[in-house]
Amino acid sequence: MLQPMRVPAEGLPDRVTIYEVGPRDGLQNEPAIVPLEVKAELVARLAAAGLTTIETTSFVRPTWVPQLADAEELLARVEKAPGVRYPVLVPNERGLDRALALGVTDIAIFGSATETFARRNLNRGLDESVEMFAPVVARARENGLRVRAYLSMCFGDPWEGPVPIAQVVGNGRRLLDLGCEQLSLGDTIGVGTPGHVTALLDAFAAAGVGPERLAVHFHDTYGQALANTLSALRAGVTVVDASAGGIGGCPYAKSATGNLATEDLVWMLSGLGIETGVDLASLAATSLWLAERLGRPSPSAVVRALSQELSEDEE
Ligand SMILES: CC(=O)SCCNC(=O)CCNC(=O)[C@H](O)C(C)(C)COP(=O)(O)OP(=O)(O)OC[C@H]1O[C@@H](n2cnc3c(N)ncnc32)[C@H](O)[C@@H]1OP(=O)(O)O
Ligand SMILES: CC(=O)CC(=O)O
Repeated sequence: MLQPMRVPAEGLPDRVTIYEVGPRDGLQNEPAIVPLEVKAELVARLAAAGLTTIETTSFVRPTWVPQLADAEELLARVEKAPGVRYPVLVPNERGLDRALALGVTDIAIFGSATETFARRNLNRGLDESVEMFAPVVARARENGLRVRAYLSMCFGDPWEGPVPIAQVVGNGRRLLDLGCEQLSLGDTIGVGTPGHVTALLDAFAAAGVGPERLAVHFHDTYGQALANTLSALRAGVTVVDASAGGIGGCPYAKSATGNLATEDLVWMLSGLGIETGVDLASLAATSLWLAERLGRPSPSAVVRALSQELSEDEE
C-alpha cells in the first residue's frame, strides 16, 4: 500500500491523539437504522486499528436521535480493549444515570456557541443548557469520570451566520468552568478556514485557555478540515477529532456534512512524521467494510484512493 513520504515540519507536535467519533457522530445522522452487530463490529475494528479513544454512542433522548436508541445494548456488547477509552455523549442527568448504570468512564456534554443551535439541538437556550449540564458534570466528576465538553457552531451557524470570536470564547469558558477537562471546538457546518482557526485559538489563549485543554472537531463541508487541523497543530493542539471514512453530520444542524475523515488525517500526520498509533491499512479496510454496509462509497479521499489501488492490484 502506498504511504506518504515522511517529511517532518517545524513547530508541530511529535504525537497526536485521534479522538474517533465515527460510531457516534458518524452514524447519528444515517437515515436507515444500522444494525447493532454492525455498530459493535465497527467499534471493535476501530480499536484493532489502533484508535485509543472511540466515542461509541449517545445517551440522549431516543426520540431525538433514533439511530442511537440502542446505546445500552451497544455498550453492553462492546468488548473493551485494554488501553482504549469509550466515551459517550450525555446531555442531562437522565443520560448520566443511564451511562453510570453501564459503568461508563468517559462522557461528553455538548453545548453551543449560539442561542439558536442550543434551542434546536437541546430544546433550551444557552443559559438553560448550562444549567442542565452543571449537575451532570458535578456528579460525573464525583463518580471519577472524565468529562469533555463540545462547543458547536464555533465558526459559523446556519441560522445566525458568522459567530463572533468573543462569543465563542465566552461560551467555551462557561463549559470549562463547570469542571470539564477538555473543550472540543466544533466547526459543525464546516465553514471555518485556517486563519479563523488561528484567531480563535489565540483568543482562547488570551482568555487563559491554552491548547492543552482544547481539541478540534472539523467537518469537511467546504474541504477545509485538513488545512484547519494543520493550523490547530501549529497553535499547539494535540487532540483531533475525526470519523472513520469521513461519515457524519448533525441531524439538528442544517447543511452539516461529513467529519474530517480519520484516514485523511492519518495520511497527513504520517507524512509529517507525527505519531498516532493508527494502522492506516486496517482503518481504511474498516471504512470500506462500513461503506458496503451503508450502501454508498466513503467520502474520504484517502479511502477512495486506497480502494482504487487495491482493485488495480487485484486485476
Ligand atoms: C453537533 C452534534 O452532533 S450534537 C449531537 C447530536 N444532537 C443530539 O444528540 C440532540 C440531543 N438532544 C436531546 O436528546 C434532547 O434535546 C434533550 C434530552 C437534551 C432535551 O429534550 P427534551 O425533549 O427537552 O427533554 P425533557 O427534559 O423535556 O424530558 C422529556 C422526556 O424525555 C426523557 N429524557 C430526557 N432526556 C433523556 C435521556 N438523556 N435519555 C432518555 N430519556 C430522556 C425524560 O425522562 C422525559 O420523559 P417523560 O416524559 O417520560 O418524563
Ligand atoms: C458534538 C459534535 O459533534 C460537535 C460538532 O460537530 O459541533
